[in-house]
Amino acid sequence: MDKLYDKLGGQATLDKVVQDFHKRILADNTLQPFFANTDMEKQRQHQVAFFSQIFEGPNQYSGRTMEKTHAGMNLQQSHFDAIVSHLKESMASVGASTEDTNAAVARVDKLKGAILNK
Ligand code: HEM
Repeated sequence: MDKLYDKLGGQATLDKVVQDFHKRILADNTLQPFFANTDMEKQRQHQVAFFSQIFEGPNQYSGRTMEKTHAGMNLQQSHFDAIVSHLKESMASVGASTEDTNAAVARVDKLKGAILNK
């Protein structure tokens, strides 16, 4: 049981995390405009699949690469930090431990260069 995906509680927990995560993103005026034309149901499914993959769960992500997805959005460090802070809150909302939350954030942080296209 040392895969992060399993420690967190698998698909059921990730579903809850992403639901809460998207609620927080859409309630944040600095982030919401980026998602104005996004199909949030599709986004929800892709985000769950993506997290599952980077947290060592099933490889079921079929969306675009982080570089392609976020290209042309002119994303800044502040956007990235805001998203990460919402993710931390969402993980806390499902009772994830600090250790697991930090492990998840470390994985997301590795993608920063690709997401900010820098
Ligand atoms: C924590 C880092 C992030 C991760 C792990 C992440 C992950 C993803 C994933 C997996 C998708 C789906 C791609 C697809 O469906 O092909 C996506 C789409 C998207 N992301 Fe991110 N993202 C991150 C940060 C951000 C930030 C900081 C913003 C803007 C504030 C952002 C804005 C978007 C938007 C607008 C879409 C939808 C694009 C569309 O509708 O075509 N993301 N992201």
